[in-house]
Amino acid sequence: MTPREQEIQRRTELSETRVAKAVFPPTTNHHNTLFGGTAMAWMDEVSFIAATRFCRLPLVTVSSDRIDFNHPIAAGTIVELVGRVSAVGNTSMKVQVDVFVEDMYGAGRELAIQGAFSFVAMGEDGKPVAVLPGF
Ligand SMILES: CC(=O)SCCNC(=O)CCNC(=O)[C@H](O)C(C)(C)COP(=O)(O)OP(=O)(O)OC[C@H]1O[C@@H](n2cnc3c(N)ncnc32)[C@H](O)[C@@H]1OP(=O)(O)O
Repeated sequence: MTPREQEIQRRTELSETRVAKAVFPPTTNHHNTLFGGTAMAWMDEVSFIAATRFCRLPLVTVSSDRIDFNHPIAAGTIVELVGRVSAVGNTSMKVQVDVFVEDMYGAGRELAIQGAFSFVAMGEDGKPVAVLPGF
């Protein structure tokens, strides 16, 4: 493993980001499930935090990959979002986000939504800069 690969592995572990949310009425839709747009906003934020923790540089979102909504997320459940860096380029990186749903009063946990977001590190001049300078 090269020093760069080792550093990527180290930072990937350190930057993994988990956020739990209760699915309460302000976030639900007319089906009484979590509104998809709210889920996407939560995913964007979690992926942004993971990417920022990874490189500790100012970032902008440059793209999102397809987002699969595999299971509805009912009101009154708990969701956990897990963001983890999945690819590192020169000035960009991609973060995979998995959203799990669990019942409040029972065991069990299902993968409900998956997606990925890409970010670019920006220098003070507004141009892309290396996410791992020195590696
Ligand atoms: C946190 C927020 O809310 S930010 C707000 C929303 N985001 C924004 O406003 C960003 C607007 N977009 C931009 O400013 C520009 O597209 C930039 C600066 C991000 C990229 O500009 P570009 O001219 O494409 O830069 P450039 O060609 O040098 O590419 C930079 C990196 O981005 C990657 N990239 C560019 N476009 C994409 C894309 N659509 N998807 C994935 N990666 C991309 C490139 O592959 C390159 O990666 P690498 O250095 O790891 O090989």
